[in-house]
Amino acid sequence: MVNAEKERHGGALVLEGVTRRYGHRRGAVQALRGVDVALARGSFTAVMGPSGSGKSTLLQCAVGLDRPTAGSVRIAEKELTRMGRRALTRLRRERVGFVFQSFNLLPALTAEQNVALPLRLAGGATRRARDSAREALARVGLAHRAHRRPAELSGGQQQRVALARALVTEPEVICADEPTGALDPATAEEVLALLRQSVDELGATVLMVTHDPAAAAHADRVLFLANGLLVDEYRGTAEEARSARAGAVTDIARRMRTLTRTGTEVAV
Ligand SMILES: Nc1ncnc2c1ncn2[C@@H]1O[C@H](COP(=O)(O)OP(=O)(O)OP(=O)(O)O)[C@@H](O)[C@H]1O
Repeated sequence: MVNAEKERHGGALVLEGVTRRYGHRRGAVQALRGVDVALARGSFTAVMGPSGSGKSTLLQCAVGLDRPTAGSVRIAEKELTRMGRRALTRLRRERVGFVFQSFNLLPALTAEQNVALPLRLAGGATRRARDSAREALARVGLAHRAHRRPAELSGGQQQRVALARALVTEPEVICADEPTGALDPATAEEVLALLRQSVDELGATVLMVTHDPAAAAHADRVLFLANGLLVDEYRGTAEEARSARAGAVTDIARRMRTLTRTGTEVAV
């Protein structure tokens, strides 16, 4: 089987003909216009595109936070578009890890309690959840900060806690929405290296929206969206992605500039 076929059949996440329209008639906006994409297990995919091109909509439809108007979304062979609300909530809790630009940690809980939360919500025993949380915190280099609250941690440390929380359930897909948007470049590099490590060492599957070519260069594949369509794709080798080499950053930035010159929001 060729690669694309393999990804479609064994993919951790498969989107087929995904369309999302907001509003009705004249005021309607076609945010996605039939997107086909399959993410192989243990891969790191970035999504880029001009403002309004549909990146957030794609991410939200991919992980069951929004429902496509048409098309199919499957995570680990499970069709999301036909699921009821409760099943979808459970699938998100068990199969998806989330990392957001604003960290989204609960301020009253310690780092360890924040990381243990998804396991506790899924009904896991306190001690086991705590042990798994400690392990996940150690993985992101924060075992020694387990009892700090978010306000007592730097931005980069908070994002590492969020990453530990995303990893703790060993999800099928990690959905990262501008995970380095609020971080300085050096701290952003640390977080991206950890995301890369999760892919390489734990076999995580990462889907990340970013505006930053330097962040996207850590992915082995970059999808470019314009007007709700996938219009370009960059693929690097895993070796290149591991070092996020300057040539890749330049190539990705050049493709983005081309899109920004031509991509505009379209109302239908
Ligand atoms: N809830 C909504 N109701 C109506 N229109 C929406 C809604 N959400 C998004 N849109 C529209 O859908 C299109 C795609 O939006 P989306 O947020 O996915 O783009 P984006 O690429 O993530 O943009 P940005 O980079 O600015 O965050 C835009 O035209 C946007 O205005």
